[in-house]
Amino acid sequence: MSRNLLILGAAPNLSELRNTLVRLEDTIIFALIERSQFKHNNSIYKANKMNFRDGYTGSFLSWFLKEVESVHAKVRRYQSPDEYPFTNNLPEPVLPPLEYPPVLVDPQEININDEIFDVYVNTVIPGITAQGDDTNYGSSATRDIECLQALSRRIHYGKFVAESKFQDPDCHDEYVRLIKEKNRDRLMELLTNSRVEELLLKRLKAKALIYGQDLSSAGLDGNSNINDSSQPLIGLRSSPSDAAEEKIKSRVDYDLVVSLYRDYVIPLTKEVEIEYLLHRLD
Ligand SMILES: C=C(O[C@@H]1C=C(C(=O)O)C=C[C@H]1O)C(=O)O
Repeated sequence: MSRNLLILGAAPNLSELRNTLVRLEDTIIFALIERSQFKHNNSIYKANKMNFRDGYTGSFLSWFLKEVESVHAKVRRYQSPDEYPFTNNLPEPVLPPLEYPPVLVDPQEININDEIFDVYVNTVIPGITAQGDDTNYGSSATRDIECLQALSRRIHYGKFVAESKFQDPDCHDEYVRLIKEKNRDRLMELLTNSRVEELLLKRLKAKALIYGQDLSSAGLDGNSNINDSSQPLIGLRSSPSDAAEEKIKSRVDYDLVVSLYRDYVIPLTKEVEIEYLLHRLD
């Protein structure tokens, strides 16, 4: 078998990978809804705002992330090829290593979590939270970490998608040629599937509208007078009309969720795909 097809494991199935990305949409939307319960609490993102006994001078969120990822590293979370930490110099696992099927060829161990963190703190948080400080620092940071971990997993899944495309017999030779030429632009064209992206953004808006609905307006929240049978239970809107969208009091700004994916999640995923491919033949 030629080196170019030096395949360590079976080609990841692109359709199955895309289904995983669809499921991660739900995880990300619900994580954003959970974080949006709390105010911006801007101080948790600023360095030197909290006095840490260990002399740490970073932000509260960075400190909390370091603590959480240190524990997760000890139970070998980051030995999994689909998990990437935000923190450097984590402790070694206390558990013996697991043997994962060698699917990826990732000599650079690509990790763009610094970019993801910056986008999340500087763009996403101001967009999904009300201004102000409600002192819920631990709760806010807990939700932030859930959002960051879900976004990181989703974006770094680009490695598996890129490997699947690289192994596609119909495109393999073209990928090898473009990688050897280091032709980023043509690689981007070849790996881009505009139809998938278009459908994703439409699906995302529908999900954000439905998941984010405040059902009290439909008499379906936990406080509704369930003994009042005269009130018809209004079914969950499955495909709200444009007119209805203005009326749905959404717990999450669906335009922000769509723009998050359009302007950041998809481009960052393709950045991972490109970087992975450019080093695939190292
Ligand atoms: C993930 C893929 O690669 C690219 C990135 C996409 C994304 O981030 O959602 C969608 C389509 C492609 O342009 C894919 O082909 O499914």
